[in-house]
Amino acid sequence: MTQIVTLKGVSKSFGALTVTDAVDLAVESGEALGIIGPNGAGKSTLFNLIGGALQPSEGRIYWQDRDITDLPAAQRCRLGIGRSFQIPHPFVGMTVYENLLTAAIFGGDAQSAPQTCRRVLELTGLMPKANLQAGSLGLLERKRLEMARALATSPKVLLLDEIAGGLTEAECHALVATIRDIHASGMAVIWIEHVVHALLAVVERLVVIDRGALVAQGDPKAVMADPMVQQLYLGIDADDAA
Ligand SMILES: Nc1ncnc2c1ncn2[C@@H]1O[C@H](COP(=O)(O)OP(=O)(O)OP(=O)(O)O)[C@@H](O)[C@H]1O
Repeated sequence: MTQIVTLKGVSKSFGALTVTDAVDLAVESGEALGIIGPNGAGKSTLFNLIGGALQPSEGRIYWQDRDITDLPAAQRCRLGIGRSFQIPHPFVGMTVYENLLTAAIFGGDAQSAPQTCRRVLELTGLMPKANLQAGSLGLLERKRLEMARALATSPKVLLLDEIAGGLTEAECHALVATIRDIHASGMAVIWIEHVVHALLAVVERLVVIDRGALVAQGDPKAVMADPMVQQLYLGIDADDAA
């Protein structure tokens, strides 16, 4: 396996507030990595740094062996970093298909964009909705579209930010199946999620962020069983758990 995205000593501060604190993290190609942490821990900020929406205050970010710290978000997207946002913002006046076509062309592959869109519509279960206006979609379909727009850029690593939030149990189950299919196709997935059981059904490695710092990582079950993580994330004292 090769390292596809690597963060070395990455920090981000807004004035006196340190939101990302000296994070070292390497993601392997084809890996499924989960990220958890309390509200405001700095998880989305980490995605903003990887995707290029924010510049780190310190540290470097690499795509394979290439230093991409100074590369704008659009160029990172064309290298293969696809990102979905916590709050979906599709082009509401365009159809689902047109949203995907725009993303596929933005990803740099205009010639094969229609085939890419068909493949993504099938993969995400949105084919029956292809000609509907994005603004008419319900929450599950909007979340699927958000993921599909990132997929349409033909990424090698897909960043998913709280895609399961607000869904019913059955919707969540169906979404997990789709993300498993995406991962099984060979794509690396980095998934930030508060719905931990959904995350654990997919990821091979789990990272815990607290106050901007990476405080635990490893096998998901072992990480979740760590008393420090239970205390931090679930508010369970080791004494309560016993
Ligand atoms: N542009 C900004 N300017 C100032 N502070 C910011 C900015 N962006 C994020 N922050 C602060 O950084 C901290 C981390 O925010 P972030 O959204 O990364 O957390 P999170 O772990 O994703 O939270 P949640 O789980 O609630 O989505 C928060 O205190 C937030 O208010």
